Amino acid sequence: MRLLHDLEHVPPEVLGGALTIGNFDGVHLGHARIVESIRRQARAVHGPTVVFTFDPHPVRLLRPDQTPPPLTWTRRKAQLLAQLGVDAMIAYPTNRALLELSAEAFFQQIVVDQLQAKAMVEGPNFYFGRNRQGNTALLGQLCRQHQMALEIVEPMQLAGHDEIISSSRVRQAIAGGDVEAARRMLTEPYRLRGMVTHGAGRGGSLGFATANLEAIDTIIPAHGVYAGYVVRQELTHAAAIHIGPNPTFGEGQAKVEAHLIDFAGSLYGEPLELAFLARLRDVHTFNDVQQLTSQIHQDVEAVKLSYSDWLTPRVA
Ligand SMILES: Cc1cc2nc3c(=O)[nH]c(=O)nc-3n(C[C@H](O)[C@H](O)[C@H](O)COP(=O)(O)O)c2cc1C
Ligand SMILES: Nc1ncnc2c1ncn2[C@@H]1O[C@H](COP(=O)(O)OP(=O)(O)O)[C@@H](O)[C@H]1O
Repeated sequence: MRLLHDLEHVPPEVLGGALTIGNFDGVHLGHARIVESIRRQARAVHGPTVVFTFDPHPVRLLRPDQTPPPLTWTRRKAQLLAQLGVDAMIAYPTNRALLELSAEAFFQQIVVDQLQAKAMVEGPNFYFGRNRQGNTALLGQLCRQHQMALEIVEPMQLAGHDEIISSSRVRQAIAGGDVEAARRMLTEPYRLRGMVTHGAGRGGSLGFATANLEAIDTIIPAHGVYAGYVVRQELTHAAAIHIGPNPTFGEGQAKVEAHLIDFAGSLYGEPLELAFLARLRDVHTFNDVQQLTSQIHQDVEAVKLSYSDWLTPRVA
């Protein structure tokens, strides 16, 4: 997979392919359906499968105060798309000049001149150009003029639900702590990343050292205790995750902490990724430390179950 940050020197293997334009935040099952279609179109035109995204999302430039944190950072998005078989992702640095282009000019410059796309795939609610003036009807006309195929893919619904899968629905689920619902919509369990910093220095003496994360740049699940895993140096470790304050110790400041099961060693200063499999419980104020540690022992057992469940289909 090639990850490009501009369209100045597009390598020849990225030209002449099947293209989709969108934000692809989170990479959910609706995105996966679009990718399936572009892969089919790419085979038909004997070209690459190309995803064009804006980095950051245009709303971040236009209405910064109304922008929720994203679900994915750029490299993670590229990694998830690569797993679906995408050949190239363009993370185009969003700028005013680009957002000011008319729909026709955007199509001509980006789609025709710079990427030389031969086919396109979008969802029915795709808009492009200044003030979102271009819709799929206009896109259809422009594609016909350039002898390009256009496929409009119906949005994906979860089995038994009317609502369509969308990045904002996934964000809501995570913000509300329902990481399992997020998991059903995403192509992989939700992950955040951060740097390991110093906490109160208490975890080790409780028997549960926790890596405390800071500088998290995507959405943080609601306060609670979760089953998940840590990704460190490309390996996964089952982890009991605590998000919120430490009321048992009278500490009100919310933290994101992970205890890596069956791991010992220093993690300070390292970047870690935390993946969320299931929500276990709310944060409680325990009467004493012994009650807290016996509850954490139970949490760890629940994490082991979730983690081995998650591992099983991968081994098979
Ligand atoms: C799985 C797990 C569950 C936890 N649950 C609670 C809880 O319900 N209430 C609480 O006060 N602290 C809870 N904690 C947080 C501990 O209080 C915290 O990890 C400990 O005080 C160490 O803090 P430190 O890393 O800043 O040293 C939990 C920690 C873990 C790893
Ligand atoms: N199994 C483990 N899970 C998490 N951190 C661990 C583990 N083993 C050792 N560590 C190290 O211990 C540190 C946490 O210890 P802790 O006593 O909780 O201190 P702090 O309050 O600074 O987080 C982590 O940042 C990491 O460097």
